[in-house]
Amino acid sequence: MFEAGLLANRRILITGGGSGLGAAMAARFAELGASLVLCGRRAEVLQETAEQLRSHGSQVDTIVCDVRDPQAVEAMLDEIWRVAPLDVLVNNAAATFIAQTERLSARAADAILAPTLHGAMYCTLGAGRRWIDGEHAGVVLSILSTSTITGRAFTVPSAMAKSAVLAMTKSLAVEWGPKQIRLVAIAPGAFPTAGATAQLRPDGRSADPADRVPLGRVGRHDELANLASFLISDQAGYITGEMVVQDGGTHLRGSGAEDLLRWSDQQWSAHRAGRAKS
Ligand SMILES: CCCCCCC/C=C/C(=O)SCCNC(=O)CCNC(=O)[C@H](O)C(C)(C)COP(=O)(O)OP(=O)(O)OC[C@H]1O[C@@H](n2cnc3c(N)ncnc32)[C@H](O)[C@@H]1OP(=O)(O)O
Ligand SMILES: NC(=O)C1=CN([C@@H]2O[C@H](COP(=O)(O)OP(=O)(O)OC[C@H]3O[C@@H](n4cnc5c(N)ncnc54)[C@H](OP(=O)(O)O)[C@@H]3O)[C@@H](O)[C@H]2O)C=CC1
Repeated sequence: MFEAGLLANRRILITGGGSGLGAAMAARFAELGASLVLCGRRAEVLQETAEQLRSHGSQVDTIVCDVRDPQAVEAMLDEIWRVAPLDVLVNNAAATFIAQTERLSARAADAILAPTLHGAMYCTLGAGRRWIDGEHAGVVLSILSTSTITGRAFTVPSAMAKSAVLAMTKSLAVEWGPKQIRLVAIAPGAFPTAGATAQLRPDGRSADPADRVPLGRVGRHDELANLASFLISDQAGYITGEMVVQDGGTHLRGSGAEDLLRWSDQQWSAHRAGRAKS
């Protein structure tokens, strides 16, 4: 689909790159010639993904970093820049769970806002500051959600955080455009991953998420990875401040939370009691 070497000589940081969509993007970027840095909280998850990629000859480094911690993010970026500047930052790490919003504690709200909003902001500010100081061009790709368009009941902190990162994308496209820094985003629909399924698809919801998709199927990870590859490449060099929706038309039917409006308080309490851990 792409010319070989589309991402050659690109150094790319993917937050949450050890699993799910982050790992899928890592694999595709590596195939296209990029060198990668993957970060996340779990060293063993990062190592396993990195070893798989290295077995195909890719250049991959891993750094354990909790993006909720601004000092940890700065230390990670210092470590990266000591070797060479990044060319691309992918804000992919995020967290969510379904819950009745009026029952969220402040700690629960922060559990979602901290990685999804603050983490993306710390990474973007840190990379952007270094690009500007070094007069280096850069690209920030953020993985968002169609909740930025529809809103979404029962995942309100996630919808708030993703919408805020979209606002950052549009705002910094203007502020940092003259410094040759592009900011772009993808709003995926349903792309099943272990993390998303554990948090969003407990027993009691429709078994097949494809039921709601006008195109009749969920997304394939390679489809998202290919879109991401295009958006961070020079082929998309005149695109900034934009979010591309990739959801098979799903958000045009609704937010995806409509079934949860029919859950009883008892169902919510049972879900809360047995909540998914990942
Ligand atoms: C068309 C469909 C499109 C769908 C698009 C969806 C868009 C977004 C998708 C995604 O983001 S998918 C990625 C999902 N992956 C992850 O979430 C991975 C990262 N996850 C985590 O780090 C953790 O799982 C978590 C989300 C932070 C929760 O971890 P944990 O349960 O261990 O939290 P704690 O730190 O123990 O608790 C914090 C706080 O939160 C309260 N809480 C936890 N779960 C719930 C719940 N289900 N309902 C209400 N409250 C919950 C917990 O009780 C703590 O609060 P306090 O009790 O201390 O007040
Ligand atoms: N899959 C889907 O259908 C959809 C996904 N998305 C978005 O796609 C992105 C990837 O999601 P997906 O792959 O499904 O889910 P995963 O749960 O697999 O990915 C989340 C990744 O983020 C990392 N992460 C979480 N918290 C932190 C933290 N505090 N610091 C550093 N890393 C962290 C996790 O690693 P670790 O736990 O080791 O830290 C994990 O690798 C997210 O932004 C999500 O919101 C959006 C719409 C739909």
